[in-house]
Amino acid sequence: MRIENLRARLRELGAKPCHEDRLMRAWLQRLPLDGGPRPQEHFLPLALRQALPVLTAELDGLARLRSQHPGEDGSSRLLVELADGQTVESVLLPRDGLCVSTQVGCAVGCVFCMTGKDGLLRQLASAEIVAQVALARSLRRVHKVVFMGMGEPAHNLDNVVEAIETLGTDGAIPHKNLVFSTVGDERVFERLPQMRVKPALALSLHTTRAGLRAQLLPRAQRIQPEALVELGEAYARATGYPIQYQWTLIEGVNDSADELEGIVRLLAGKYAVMNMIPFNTVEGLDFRRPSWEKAADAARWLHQRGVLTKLRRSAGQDVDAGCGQLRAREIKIGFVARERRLAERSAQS
Ligand SMILES: C[S@@+](CC[C@H](N)C(=O)[O-])C[C@H]1O[C@@H](n2cnc3c(N)ncnc32)[C@H](O)[C@@H]1O
Ligand code: SF4
Repeated sequence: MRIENLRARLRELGAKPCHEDRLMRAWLQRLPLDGGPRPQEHFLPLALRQALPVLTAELDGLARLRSQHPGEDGSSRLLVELADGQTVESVLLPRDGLCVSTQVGCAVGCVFCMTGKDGLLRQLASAEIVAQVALARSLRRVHKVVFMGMGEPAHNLDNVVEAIETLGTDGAIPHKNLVFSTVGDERVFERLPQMRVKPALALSLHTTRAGLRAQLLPRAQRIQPEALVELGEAYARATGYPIQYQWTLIEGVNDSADELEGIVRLLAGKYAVMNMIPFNTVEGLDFRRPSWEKAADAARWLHQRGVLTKLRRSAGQDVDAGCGQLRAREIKIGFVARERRLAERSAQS
């Protein structure tokens, strides 16, 4: 369901803009509809009031909690079931953050990412994206939303833009606390500056070498790293807050002295923060995670040369932290259980 379709339905039931806003705020901020100065029977049109139970059930069904996996660091990974039975992951992050998914699967196919392994299965509609926030708020306070779960937001731009504008208004999330994470795409740099609610931007760079980037991110748009940084810098200057660069640090792949010098060449003096995240092991992939000490040395070296660098752990390190792993594990368990049932049945017959 697109948010614009939901709003059109409310209007068909007689909602005026003030009714629409009140219902959207009640859904996304989990406010009681009876909580305001005017009870709903004095406020909402009758047709709308009568349709509310069906509407509420439909909204609740957009994103349901299938399972929750708390980590030792205060984060908690959520496996979320969509109305058609597909699943995506959201992560409750420490300090009131939430990481949401924008697609089931992903077409970019980054070689180190579990989500990209099976390609794109389907887009999430804008209402399904914001429903992850409504669901998370039923569990905990949410004051920041990062679009860093499953999927590439640039490949589902209309829905992600609609979700951001809704969260930044009816969802009461400050615009700098909405973080659009992308491998980079020209459409993003055209669209984001025009948005009513301008999110912060995270660019997944991973290497300063165009050839290696094409290997690591096979179906990302081919933009030279220098050009990507220029586009990022222009957005940072226009919006007045820094770009976050994401660097999944993989031993022997993008942790060489050459790469670190490349980062200094590209980012020293830029309005930017470099987030280094040691690779999370993904079953079936041969990549190695560098030691924490080596990663900390790299971060310190960059910092001393004018690149503001933060070394970060993925949230929920102890619970399938790599994005897409929880979903993949659940699918594998379901597959093994189904195979076992079939084997038992054929043994009985
Ligand atoms: C899952 S992506 C979603 C947002 C968008 N598609 C992107 O790539 O920026 C968010 C971040 O997770 C990182 N990531 C994916 N797989 C990872 C892994 N196995 N270990 C560490 N980080 C990983 C990506 O590099 C990216 O920076
Ligand atoms: S890292 Fe991001 S772009 Fe790459 S496959 Fe995973 S979700 Fe897609």
